Amino acid sequence: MSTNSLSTVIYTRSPPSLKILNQLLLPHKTVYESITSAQEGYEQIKQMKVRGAPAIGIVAALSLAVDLLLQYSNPTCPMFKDQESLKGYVKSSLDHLKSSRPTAVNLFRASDILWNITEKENDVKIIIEKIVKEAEKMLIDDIQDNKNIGKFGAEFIAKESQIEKFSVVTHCNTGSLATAGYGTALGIIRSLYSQNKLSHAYFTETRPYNQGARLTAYELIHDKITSTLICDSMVSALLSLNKDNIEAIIVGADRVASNGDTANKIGTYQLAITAKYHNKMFIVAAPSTSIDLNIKSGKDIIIEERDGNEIIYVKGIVENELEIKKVRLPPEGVKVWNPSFDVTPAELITAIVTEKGVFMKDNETNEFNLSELLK
Ligand SMILES: CSC[C@@H](O)[C@@H](O)C(=O)COP(=O)(O)O
Repeated sequence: MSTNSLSTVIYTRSPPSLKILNQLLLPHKTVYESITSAQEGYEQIKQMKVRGAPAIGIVAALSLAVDLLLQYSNPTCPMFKDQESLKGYVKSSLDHLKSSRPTAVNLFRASDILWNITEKENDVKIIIEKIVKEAEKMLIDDIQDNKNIGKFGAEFIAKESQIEKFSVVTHCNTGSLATAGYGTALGIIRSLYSQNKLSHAYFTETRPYNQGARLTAYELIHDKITSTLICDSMVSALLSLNKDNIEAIIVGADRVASNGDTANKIGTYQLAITAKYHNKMFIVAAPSTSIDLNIKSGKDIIIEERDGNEIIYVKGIVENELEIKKVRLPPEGVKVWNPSFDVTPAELITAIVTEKGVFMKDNETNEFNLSELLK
């Protein structure tokens, strides 16, 4: 097992190249795969070789950027014949990319930004240049946004908890692997750790895809952060025992509605309920690119349902063998339901931490007014 790389995306403009770390193989194998077209970007996102709301938006944008850069060097390519052919290609590529995963808003937002640029310009070379620049900007901005989320979130939790050192619980993978780098909820944990305020980070396996057991474990071990893996079903027991001064549960987000209702990895909602019951903070950490001001509440969020085989089979390395194996758990004929996300109502959320600051609820409505707060 190699735990030496935390870069989800490796990109260069010249020569045009985009590589992603295949997260289906982590933590057992570190394999980077090339993406040379928007079609390949779609496939990698759909198969979850790359995942995490910010990361899929960025990879979608960069896959179109490298596609255009690589094909532009071929003067006979029909899509560069005139601006209408290019616009048609950009539109169909973005529509296709958007159809890969429905819940995380970052993918839709990235796509809208690239389409708005394309629509306004009338020169083939300028359209390509602007798409490439904007996709590169998304990659750069995300890391800085995450550093700010880490800083604001750590300050807020430390201030509210009023003890010098405390522990936190997290769910899914929200770190460097889910973003352009550093991470959102895991960014706050990194920031607390670097300020010597963190006693311990508990993290859930995150069934069925095991983003916690495979990916968060990989990142926390890489950074040598004192941490313990637990099953998704153990969090209430952990909080009830009052172990290690746990002060907060910190999670990421795939889409936050304007009232603060938050779609995140399946299992998040039950964590928010148990946090409330045990009087712990429940913190959502997300860049503003994960906030969807076009929807009023979580009722409007489309929840992705994935292949039931993700529940039926577990994957891993059998001792002393090099190949990753799939093992069936339930008997043949079993019925499964596999929603990938759930929606946590705003009333259960203590604060939403973005790169712009920490947002709190309106006392009267018990909801967040994010359109106002983001102005
Ligand atoms: C910074 S990542 C935040 C969320 O995207 C994360 O918690 C999550 O739910 C990821 O889901 P995934 O299905 O692995 O793409």
